[in-house]
Amino acid sequence: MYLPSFSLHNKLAAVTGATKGIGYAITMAYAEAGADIIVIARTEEDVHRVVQEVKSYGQKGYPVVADVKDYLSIISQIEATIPDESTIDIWVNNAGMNIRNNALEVQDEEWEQIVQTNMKSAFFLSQYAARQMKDKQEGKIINISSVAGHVALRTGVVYGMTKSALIQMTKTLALEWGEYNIHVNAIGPWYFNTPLTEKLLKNEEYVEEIKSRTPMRRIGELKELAGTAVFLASEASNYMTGQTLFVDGGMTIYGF
Ligand SMILES: NC(=O)C1=CN([C@@H]2O[C@H](COP(=O)(O)OP(=O)(O)OC[C@H]3O[C@@H](n4cnc5c(N)ncnc54)[C@H](OP(=O)(O)O)[C@@H]3O)[C@@H](O)[C@H]2O)C=CC1
Ligand SMILES: C[C@H](O)[C@@H]1OC(=O)[C@H](O)[C@@H]1O
Repeated sequence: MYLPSFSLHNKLAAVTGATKGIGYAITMAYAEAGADIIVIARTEEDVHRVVQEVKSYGQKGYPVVADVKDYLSIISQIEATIPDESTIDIWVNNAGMNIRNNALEVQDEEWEQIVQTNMKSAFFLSQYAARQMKDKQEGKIINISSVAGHVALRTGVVYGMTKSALIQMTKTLALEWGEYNIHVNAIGPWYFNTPLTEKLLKNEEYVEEIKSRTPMRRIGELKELAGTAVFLASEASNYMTGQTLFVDGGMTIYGF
């Protein structure tokens, strides 16, 4: 009676950056929880591989091969691919990138790449998803931010700005869309082993420094993040919106 369902059966989820790292872990967890998935990324063979993996769970998988910066292409591919009667229940803005640079050296071109990929795409794709969620008076939007959006990291000021922006976007969209029963939340990961961080995490000294700033003294496992994403996509989080859940081994609360 008090245990909500964490099932995503009969739900259609869209995940940007669904073929590697955090997005792939979320995609697989969602498929295992019963969702059909729109698999979005730039590399065609990876997208089709992951669609097949989604289907191996007995769920439908829909390929969308595009760069999130070209969000209109994503929208038109979705409109052409999913059945007319289907609408999106869950949208995960996961795709993101970083060009690690000192503030004094940042160039305009880097700024544009990071801002368009991490921030602009997340807003306009959320807007697209919310228009159909509003019609059916329900939906879940999950933004993958970062601890870098909450505390200062030396891994790039522009990246941190975009991740902060996602946290603020989460709050404001939650405010505007709450009356439509659209829940907008974010996840703020600390380091996880993915292609984005692979090179960094090969440096043992750097990993020791990460652990020294992490109360749990270890780097997270991707399934420990996927669990939070399932919670935020399921009815278990139906009275939660505008929040950012830091999945960080305690890093953001570590003062001294
Ligand atoms: N890993 C970590 O420690 C942390 C990651 N994050 C955030 O989590 C998210 C995922 O990170 P992570 O899994 O590490 O990233 P990865 O680079 O490991 O994977 C990124 C995924 O997104 C896709 N992708 C990358 N750029 C684009 C693009 N422009 N358009 C469409 N798809 C794209 C990639 O596929 P393809 O190249 O084929 O497009 C791949 O599927 C990011 O937003 C990142 O900022 C936050 C905190 C920590
Ligand atoms: C924790 C950060 O988000 C992490 O820092 C980096 O260098 C990578 O860009 C990751 O996103």
